[in-house]
Amino acid sequence: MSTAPDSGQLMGMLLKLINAKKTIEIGVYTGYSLLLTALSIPHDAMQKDNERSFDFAFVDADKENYLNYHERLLKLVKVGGLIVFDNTLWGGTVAQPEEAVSEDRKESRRSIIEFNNSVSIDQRIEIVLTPLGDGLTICRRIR
Ligand SMILES: C[S@@+](CC[C@H](N)C(=O)[O-])C[C@H]1O[C@@H](n2cnc3c(N)ncnc32)[C@H](O)[C@@H]1O
Repeated sequence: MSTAPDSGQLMGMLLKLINAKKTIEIGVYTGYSLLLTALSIPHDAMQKDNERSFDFAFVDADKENYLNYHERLLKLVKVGGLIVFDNTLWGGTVAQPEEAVSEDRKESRRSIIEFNNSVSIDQRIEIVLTPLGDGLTICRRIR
């Protein structure tokens, strides 16, 4: 499923606010979030691959790897840059008891809860979990 339109609007605004030029996305699918990113950054944005050079990263892939993506992206995104994760409310199931959740959602729900707990105490970032779409967590790298 593609990223929700309200989440996309916020992403576009964030990209413009931080004047993002170099971005990376994990989990492309329909290309909706990738296209809105491309339309929100300058046309002459430079592509140069080195560590700590990205302004913005967006993650919307396998939930079981969110913490792995977080660690990898902290090496790629510069201080002051943003790492944004989609689906961090996982259909609201993160706030429900496990027995109330359908079997097919349980594994990802556990991963998202572990991710949410981990980033909430991560001293390298500041975060906000916005209840837009399916939950959008914005992490700002501070060290
Ligand atoms: C929910 S969709 C992304 C939707 C996208 N944000 C959009 O707006 O259309 C998830 C995507 O993550 C990809 N994906 C899943 N596991 C992945 C992995 N290990 N590495 C890279 N991409 C992965 C899937 O193939 C799929 O394209």
